[in-house]
Amino acid sequence: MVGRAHKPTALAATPGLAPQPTVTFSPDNTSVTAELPTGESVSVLLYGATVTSWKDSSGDEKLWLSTAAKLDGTKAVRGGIPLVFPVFGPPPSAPHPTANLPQHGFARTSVWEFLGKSTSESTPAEGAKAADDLSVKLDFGLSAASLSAETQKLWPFKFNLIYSVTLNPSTLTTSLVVTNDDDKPFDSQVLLHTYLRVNDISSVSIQGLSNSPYLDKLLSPQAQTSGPSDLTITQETDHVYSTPNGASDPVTVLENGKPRFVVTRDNLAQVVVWNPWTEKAAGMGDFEPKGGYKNMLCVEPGAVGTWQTLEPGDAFEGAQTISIAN
Ligand SMILES: O=P(O)(O)OC[C@H]1O[C@@H](O)[C@H](O)[C@@H](O)[C@@H]1O
Repeated sequence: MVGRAHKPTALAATPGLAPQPTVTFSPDNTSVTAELPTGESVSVLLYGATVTSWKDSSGDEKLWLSTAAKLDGTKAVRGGIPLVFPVFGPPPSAPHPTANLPQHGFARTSVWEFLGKSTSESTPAEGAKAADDLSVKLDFGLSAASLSAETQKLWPFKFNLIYSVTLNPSTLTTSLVVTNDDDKPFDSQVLLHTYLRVNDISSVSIQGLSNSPYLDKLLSPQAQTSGPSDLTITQETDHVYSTPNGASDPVTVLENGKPRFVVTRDNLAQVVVWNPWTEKAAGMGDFEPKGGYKNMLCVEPGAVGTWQTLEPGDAFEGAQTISIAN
C-alpha cells in the first residue's frame, strides 16, 4: 500500500549503551511496530494511523481488535484505536462543511505517512532501571494533499495533522495536533476511539463519569445526568460524557473492583463510552467473534461536544494517556 525505500531499523547496538527501542516495518510496509527493550510493544497501521496492538512486557494485549477487522485499507479498522477527524458520528444533517463526509470522518480511512521515531530516557530514579524511563515516540502525518481528490472536494480545507504514539513501559499516549493551513477558518472534531480489552464486561465498572452531564445516543431526549455510582455496562451503551472538570477528570476502568486502566486526557473535554452489546455486534460484519462485546469497552476521549473552530494558522492539540493499573 505504501512504499518506503528506507525502512527504519533497530538502532545499532553500541557497547556500553543501554539497549534501545527498536522500530520495524511489516514486510509489506503497511504497519510500523515499536518495541521497548523491556518487551512492551505498539503497532500502528499506516491506514488510519490506527493503533492495532499494544502489549505489555509479558505480551499481554491491552487493546481489543476484531478477528474480522479489515487491515487491508478497505474499511476502517474494527478495534485498536481508530482516529476520528474531522467529524464525530454521522455528519450533521443541517448544512455544515462536514455534512457530506462519512461517519467519523476520513482520518481513519486515509493512508498516513510515517514521519519518524524519537526515543527518550530521563534520569532514572535512584535504584530504578534505566529502561523504566525509556520511551519511544512514533509520528505520523496527514495533510489535505494526501487525500483523494474526491475527499478533498467533500472537505475543501488545507490542514495538517500530526499524530504521535508514545510507548512507555506502563503507558501509551496518543496525541493529535490539527493545524489550519488554509486562508479560511474550519470547524472540526477529534476523537481517539480506543477499544480497551477487558476479561469480562460483566465485572467492569468505570469511575470518573459520575454526576456528569451526558448524551445518551440511544435515547430521546439524549441529554441526561449520571448518578453518583460508578458506571457498569449491562446493555448496549453509547454515551457522550462532558465531565464536570473537563479534561482534568481521569477515567478509571476497573475489573472486579481492581483498577485496570486509567485514562487521562489533555484538552479533550468529552469521553464516549461505547459497547455494542449483542444485537449491534451481531449486525456488524467486521465484529468477530460475536461474543467479543464481552471483552471490549470503548473509552474514547474527544473534543466532540461542539466544533473546534481553527482560524488560519492556528492549531489544536488533544491527547490521551492510558496507564496500565495492574
Ligand atoms: O461503526 P463505527 O462507525 O466504527 O462506529 C462505532 C461506534 O462509535 C462510537 O464512537 C459511537 O458513539 C457509536 O455511535 C458508533 O456506533
